[in-house]
Amino acid sequence: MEKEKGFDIASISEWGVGSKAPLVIAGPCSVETPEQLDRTVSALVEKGFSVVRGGVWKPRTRPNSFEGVGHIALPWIKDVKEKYGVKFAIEVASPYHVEKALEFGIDVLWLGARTTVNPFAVQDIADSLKGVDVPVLVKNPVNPDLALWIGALERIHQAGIRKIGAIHRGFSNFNDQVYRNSPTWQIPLELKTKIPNLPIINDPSHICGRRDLLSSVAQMAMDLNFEGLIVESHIDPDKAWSDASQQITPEVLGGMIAGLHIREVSVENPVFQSQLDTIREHIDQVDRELLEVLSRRIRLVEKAGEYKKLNNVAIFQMERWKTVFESRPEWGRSLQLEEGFVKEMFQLIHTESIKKQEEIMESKIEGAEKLEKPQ
Ligand SMILES: O=C(O)C(=O)C[C@]1(C(=O)O)C=C[C@@H](O)C=C1
Repeated sequence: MEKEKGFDIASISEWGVGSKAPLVIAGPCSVETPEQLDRTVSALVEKGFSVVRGGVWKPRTRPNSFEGVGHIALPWIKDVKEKYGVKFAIEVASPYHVEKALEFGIDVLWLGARTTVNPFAVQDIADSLKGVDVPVLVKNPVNPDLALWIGALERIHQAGIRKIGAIHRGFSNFNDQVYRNSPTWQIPLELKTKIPNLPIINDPSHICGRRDLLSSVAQMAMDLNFEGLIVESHIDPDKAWSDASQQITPEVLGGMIAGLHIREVSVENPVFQSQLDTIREHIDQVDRELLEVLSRRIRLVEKAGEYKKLNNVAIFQMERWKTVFESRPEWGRSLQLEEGFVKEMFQLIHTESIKKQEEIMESKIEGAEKLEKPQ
C-alpha cells in the first residue's frame, strides 16, 4: 500500500496531555450543567483519568433534539480545569467554535464525523487554526470514504497543525444489527498503513451505541494497536440529556480500562520472532496456493463465458448463482470458516466472474472460435 507523503506528525507524548499509553479521553457526551460536569470530572479524576471530553455544541441528526448548551458551558469547563487540573477536549464545527474554545483554554479540539464530510467546513476550520498550537483530532466521515478522511486530515495539517490525530467512530449503516456505526476496521487500518505515524484513537461509544459492547470494541482497538480511546462517561448515564444508552459511569469505565489487555507492537524475543517467521512462511505458501486456485476458477469462468457468447446466452444465471451462493457457506462451515466471510468472498468472486464474462462478450476473444458449440 502506498504511503501518503509529507505528513510531519507529533507523537501523543508531545501533545501536553500526559504520556500514559493508551491515551484515554473520557467524559460526558454533552456538558449539561455545572453540577453534572463537576461531579463527573471529580469521579473521573478519582479513577485516574486526566483528559476529559464534553460536548458543548452538538450536531444532531434530527431537529428538536438537544443540541448542546452552547458557549455558556465554556466557563464551567474552565472552572473544572482549574479545580481538578484536567485537560479538556471538545468538538468544533466552525471558526467561531475554534475561537471560543481557544479563548477558554480548551486543550484538544476535534472535528466531528458530519464536519469531516464537508471540505468547505473543514477548510474554514483549518484556516482558523493557522498559527495555533493545539492538538486536533479528525473523526472519520460518516460514510466509509478513506480519501475524504485523509483529505480532512491534510487540510488541518496544511494549516500547520503537527499535533494531529484521527478518531475512528465507525460508519453510518442502513441495517447493521449490532452496531450503531459499523466499525469497518479495515478503513482505519488502511489509514494507519498510509500514514504510519498518525495516532488513531478509537471511539467505542459511537460505534456501539450501547454499553454492553464497549469493552469488546475497546479491546479490539487495543489488539490492533490503536493509540487511544475516547469514551463517553457520565455521573448518571440513564439521565444523560444525549446518548444515554451508550454512556457509562466513571466507575464502570475505570473497571473497563483496567480490564483491557494492552498489546506490544512487537517484542525483542528471538524465539517468538523465529516462530512467527515460520508461521509467516507457511502463510506465504498458502496464499500462493489460494491465488493459483482462484486463477483456475477464473479460467473456467472465462470458458463458460465463451460458450455463453457462442450460444447467445445471458451472463447472469440466477438459478446457478443461487445454488453456488447457498452451498458454499455450508461447505465453509465444515471447514471452520465463518459464514459471513464465505458469503462476502463469493460475492466478490461472482462480481469478478461477471466482469470477466462482460469483457468476453464485448470483445472478440481469441480461441472462442475454437470452442465447439455444445449440442
Ligand atoms: O455458471 C455459470 O453460468 C457461470 O458463468 C459461473 C458463475 C460463477 O462465477 O460461479 C458466473 C456467473 C453466473 O451468474 C453464475 C455462475
